[in-house]
Amino acid sequence: MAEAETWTAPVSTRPLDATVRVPGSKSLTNRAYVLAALATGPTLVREPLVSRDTRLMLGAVSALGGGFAETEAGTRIHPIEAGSGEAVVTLGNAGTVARFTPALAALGGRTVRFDGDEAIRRRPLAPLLGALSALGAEIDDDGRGAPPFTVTGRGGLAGGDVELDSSASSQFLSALLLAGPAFGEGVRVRLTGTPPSEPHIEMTLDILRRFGAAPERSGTEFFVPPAALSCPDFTVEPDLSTAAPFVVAPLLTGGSVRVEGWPEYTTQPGDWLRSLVGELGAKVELDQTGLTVTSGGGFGGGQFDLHEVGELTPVIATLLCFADGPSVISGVAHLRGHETDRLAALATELSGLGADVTETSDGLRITPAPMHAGVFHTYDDHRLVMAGAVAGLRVPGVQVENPATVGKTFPGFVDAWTTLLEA
Ligand SMILES: O=C(O)C1=C[C@@H](OP(=O)(O)O)[C@@H](O)[C@H](O)C1
Ligand SMILES: C=C(OP(=O)(O)O)C(=O)O
Repeated sequence: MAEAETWTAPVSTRPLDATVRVPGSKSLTNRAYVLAALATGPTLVREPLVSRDTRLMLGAVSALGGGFAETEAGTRIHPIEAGSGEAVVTLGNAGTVARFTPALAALGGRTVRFDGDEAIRRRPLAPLLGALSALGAEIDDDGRGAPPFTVTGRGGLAGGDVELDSSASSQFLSALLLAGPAFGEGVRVRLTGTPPSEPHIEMTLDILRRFGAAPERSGTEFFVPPAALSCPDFTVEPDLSTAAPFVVAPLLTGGSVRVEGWPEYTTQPGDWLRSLVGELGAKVELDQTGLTVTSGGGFGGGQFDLHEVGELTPVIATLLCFADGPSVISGVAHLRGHETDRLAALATELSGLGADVTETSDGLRITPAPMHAGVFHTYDDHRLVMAGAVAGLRVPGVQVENPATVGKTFPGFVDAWTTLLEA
């Protein structure tokens, strides 16, 4: 087999003084596409992310009987029509597509086959398929609880009460809540485990309200009544998790980075980066036009519970390899079911560059040590490409394997990173 292409991540030679604009939020774009597919009329989604995961979501909307047109103003989504016959939904390795679209198939009239990359077949899904079946969906997964599986749409779902263990992924809960307004009786979900990624759950409730639904929450119980959804015009915020490598960069290089368009109010987990880099000594300024992070010199390690912001772990773990002392990251056992086993991947790759990084039961123990050149394997995980780039800021000769896999959420990442260092 041919060696995958590698990219030698650029080293920073002087303090940064740069401004970046990151693309739209994956989580908001794909939620908007799902709700638009269930809406009563067309939705214009402005400033959407255009990447592998969002193209897969558009493909799913089309396969399920909706339509889309990419225009200069944004993506116009036409709602799903029930239809009949057979269809195929391609999942790639997109958690949002795998978790959010089976309910849409159950609401329609097609027999829909779902499958994707090898990796998505290993990611958790069974609790969601179980809950959808309990709500009346007809799902044939040969008992695997994973792709490939088939959903036979019967033109609607009664909905009602269901118990859900969403501890392996918050996306199970989001999937039921997003489809809830289209169920005959809505949906009432009682959680039996604690989900990670709390901000993503708030994001789901927030965008449902933007589309005219009236979700209710009381602790671990959620109710979404039936509603006619409509939001003719929706603008996607920049992706603050994609912004993570840019936000932490000044802590490693000195100088400052400005991220344009950082929202003053948001449900995105990446907003927590402001308090993280502030705690690590950086100066953080947020105004109506963006966020500026300015280095405060070196920084110490510490204890970081990332349960609510798990998708930031690859970049934060890499940053902490350059701290003045050891760190422990906890609360992220569920990362073993992300694009790859991220705890194993980070321990292997950061240790491969010389740091002392070991897995714990629910995170990583990081002891900084002198780092050296080497190949940084990325396991088809976009956030591992970003982690390799961050390591490369300080370590000459970090060869990031298969950089194109970052196209899951940011196809222009390598160019943007190169421009950052040339500014
Ligand atoms: O709902 C979403 O858009 C997401 C929820 C989180 O999933 P998990 O709760 O499975 O970590 C996050 O990691 C993922 O990148 C996006
Ligand atoms: C976990 C992630 O993605 P997905 O939407 O595929 O779950 C991620 O982007 O870090």
